[in-house]
This record gives sequence, structure tokens and C-alpha cells, in this order.
Amino acid sequence: MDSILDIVMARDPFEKEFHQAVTEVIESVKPVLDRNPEYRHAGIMERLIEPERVVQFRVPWMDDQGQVRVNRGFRVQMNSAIGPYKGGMRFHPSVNLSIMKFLAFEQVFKNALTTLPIGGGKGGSDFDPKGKSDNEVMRFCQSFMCELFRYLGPYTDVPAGDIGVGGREIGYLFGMYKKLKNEFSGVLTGKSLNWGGSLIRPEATGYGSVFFADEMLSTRKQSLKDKVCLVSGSGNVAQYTIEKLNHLGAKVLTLSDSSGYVYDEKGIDDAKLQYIMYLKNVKRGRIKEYAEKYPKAVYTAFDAGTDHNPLWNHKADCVFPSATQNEINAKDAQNLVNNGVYMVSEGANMPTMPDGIDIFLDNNILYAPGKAANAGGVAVSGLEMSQNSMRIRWSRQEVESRLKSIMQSIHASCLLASEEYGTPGNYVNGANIAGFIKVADSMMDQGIV
Ligand SMILES: NC(=O)C1=CN([C@@H]2O[C@H](COP(=O)(O)OP(=O)(O)OC[C@H]3O[C@@H](n4cnc5c(N)ncnc54)[C@H](O)[C@@H]3O)[C@@H](O)[C@H]2O)C=CC1
Ligand SMILES: O=C(O)CCC(=O)C(=O)O
Repeated sequence: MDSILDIVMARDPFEKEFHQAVTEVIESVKPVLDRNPEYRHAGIMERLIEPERVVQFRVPWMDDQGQVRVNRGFRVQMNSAIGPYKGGMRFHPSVNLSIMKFLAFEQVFKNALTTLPIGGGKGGSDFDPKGKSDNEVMRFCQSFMCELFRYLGPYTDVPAGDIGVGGREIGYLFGMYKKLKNEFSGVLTGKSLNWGGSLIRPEATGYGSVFFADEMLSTRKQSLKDKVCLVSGSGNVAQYTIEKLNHLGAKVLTLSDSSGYVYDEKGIDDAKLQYIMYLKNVKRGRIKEYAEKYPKAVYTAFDAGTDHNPLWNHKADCVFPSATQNEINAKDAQNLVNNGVYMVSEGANMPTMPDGIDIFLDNNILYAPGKAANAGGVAVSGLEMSQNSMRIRWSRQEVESRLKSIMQSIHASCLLASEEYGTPGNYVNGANIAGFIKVADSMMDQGIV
């Protein structure tokens, strides 16, 4: 298997996030390839690490001062063995091809786990929506779609949101797609309810990660009631993680953004959550304003010079990393273990670094990797596509109950695969193996394409 990694490293030596994601999957699926040599013979892994298509393009737009600015747009169409490419778009200054490819690669296995017919892709831009006016965001989204529309379609590629892309951006992107194609189709998910969106899509990733956590805890005869939790991020995933945790009787102490974090020992209850939703989704302010509004909460700015993230150094039972990749290093993981944490459910994609994962696994922590725990978002996107095709709308209750049963089914497939391949209870191996087998078998069925 080293040779696969050698290929990746030789082809794209600087794509460190992509290497990280590929290495983890390769380590997990080695026993599957040993038991099924036909996958090796068919070059399944060699094909999986090479995107079916990568689009990179210029996105020129005009700011409010009349100055022309240029950003870079991407769409990585990774694998379509089980359905049209599906995955979010990220607008953040850190976006580059390595980050796009790691996210698209993860998405392939995640989408396979959902039980729905969706392939994997991801896209985005190094555009930073922070501090931009609505008009600037609209002009950017329109220019972005003016190029990307050629590669999309309800049976080809159906993007959605991710960091920096929420309901506002999906609206502007959809408006331009509709105009260019002269067609009203379900080509994006995360749409507003008035024009084809699904109930529960905004809630789905956070709720799903909590449902997955509940499933993991139930294997040890526990529940989330009265559990003390740390959550990072303060965007879409973090907000609805807190909402569901509160409903289930847990207590959440933390939230963060890229500048720092707040610790509220009284707990972030529903009223405080409403304020966060206003602060982040309407005012588009910074998390430090939370501590100004609730003075008993403590705000700590992140210090780029330290070797750990202080958010992860508090006493708690359960942890929901919901901000971004590589936000938990080995020292953070050790701090969490030392502080009594015994469950980690990843709302974000790849938030734990490999040596941090080893620490969780060595300490028998219930640890769910993002591609299993945060699959609820894309799963409800898949349900949005189904509703669009059938031209109907399911009730809140219907979508939430489908989401819950999808998360239970992902949990069961991870456990089954981890047992079948000799590492019972290891959700990393379970998720990688279960996702891999479904995609690999579909690729085998479809020949060498
Ligand atoms: N939105 C969705 O449906 C899904 C999102 N995810 C993942 O969840 C994570 C969060 O995404 P969303 O909540 O959708 O994005 P968002 O844009 O709504 O929120 C992201 C939050 O993370 C914070 N953040 C960004 N960089 C940070 C850093 N370096 N340190 C601390 N905080 C930081 C931002 O300030 C923001 O509050 C990402 O890893 C994303 O890929 C995964 C599955 C689905
Ligand atoms: O809803 C979707 O299509 C994609 C969600 C997403 O970007 C993710 O699962 O990371």
C-alpha cells in the first residue's frame, strides 16, 4: 500500500491535507485489499485517489469601491460510482487544491455511508466573505456560477454549503444558475424553503452528529442527558449541535471562531443560542461579543504561538469539534483524555490530527470520525434532492426521523465493518471500510472508467 501513497506524494508533493486523508483510508482498508485481491487487480485504490475531474477557474468581481478583484474557484469531482457528485462549497481564504481534494476524498466515503445514491465532490474559493457587504457577496457568487454552471446539473453534480457558504450564498448561486440554464432544477441543496429547500437541512449536520454520539454512548449504556460538552466553531454545524444537545438535556460550555473561544460555565442555553444565531447569521460578528453580552462567560483569544488549543483543556464528558480541519493535535487530545472526556463526535471534517486520533483510540475513547458523524448534512441534502425530484415536501418530523434512522444505520455499518475486519469498536476503520467496499464494488460493476 505504500506504493499508493508514493504515487500521491510524487504527483502532488505539497498537498499535505490530501495526503493526510488518503493515508488514513489506506491504513484502514489494507486488510480489505488483502482479503479481496480483485480490488488491487482492478486498480481501485489507484483510481480512487485521482479525481475524475478537477475544474479550476478565475472569479473576477467588483467590490463596493469599484475595484476589480480576482479569486480562484475550484470544483473537485472526485468519484461518481454511486451517484452524481455531491458535496459542499467552501469560501475561505485558506482554500487551495489540497484542501478541496481532501474534502472531496472524504466526501466519497461519507456519501457512500449515507445509504443514498450520491457520489463525492467538493468545491469552493479562496474568497473571504468576512467583512464583505451583501452586494459584494452577490457579485462574487454570480461570477463564480458564471463559470461553474457548465459542470453542474441535477444528474451530474449538486453542490451545497460548507464553511462560508450558507443560505445567503446558496440563494445567489442558485439565482445565477437558473438564469444561465433557463431551468428551475434541484441543482443545489441547502436552498431556502420557499424555493425547493428541505426542512431540517440547516439543522441536519449538527443534529446528525448528536444522534451519532447518542448511538455510540448507548453501546456503553449511557445517554447524553446531563453530559457536559465542549463544542468548537459557532457556525451552522456548531449551532445545531448545541440546539440538539440542549434538547437532550446536555450542557454545552464552549464555542469558538477563528479568533478565539468562549467558556460559559453556566452553559449555553437556548436563549443564549438564539443570540449566537443572531450574532453569527445576521450581524456576522465575532464570538468575543458573546462574552460582552454574557459577562460571566470568559473569552480567550487564540495565540498562534502556542502548541495547543486551550478550548480543549476543560473538564467535560463529550466533545463535538465543529469548526475546521486539524483543530485537535496530539497535545489537545491528551488534554481531553486527562480531563475525563470519553466521547468525541466530529461535526467538522478531519478536525483531529492523526496522532490525536491515535491517542483517542489508545485510550478507548468513543471516537467518531467526521465522515461518519457529520454525514447527516449530506444525507438530508440527498433527501432534498429526492423531494425536488418528486416535487413534494416532507414534514419536519418525517425528515428528522429519516435523518435519525440514517445516522443509526451509519453507526451500525461502522460497527459491523470494524468487527468483520478485526478491530471491533474502531469507528475510523469501520467508516473507511464500509464506505470503501460500497464504492469499490460499484466501480467493479461499471468497468474501467
Ligand atoms: N454545513 C454542513 O452541512 C457541513 C459542514 N461540515 C464541516 O463542519 C465544519 C464547520 O462548517 P459550517 O458550520 O458549515 O461552517 P460555517 O461557516 O457556518 O461555520 C464555521 C465556523 O467555524 C469557525 N472557524 C473557522 N475557522 C476556524 C478556526 N481556524 N478556528 C476556530 N474556528 C474556526 C468560523 O468562525 C465559523 O464560526 C467544517 O469543517 C465543514 O467542512 C461537515 C459536514 C456538513
Ligand atoms: O450537503 C452537501 O451536499 C454537502 C455537505 C458537506 O459539504 C459535507 O458533508 O462536508
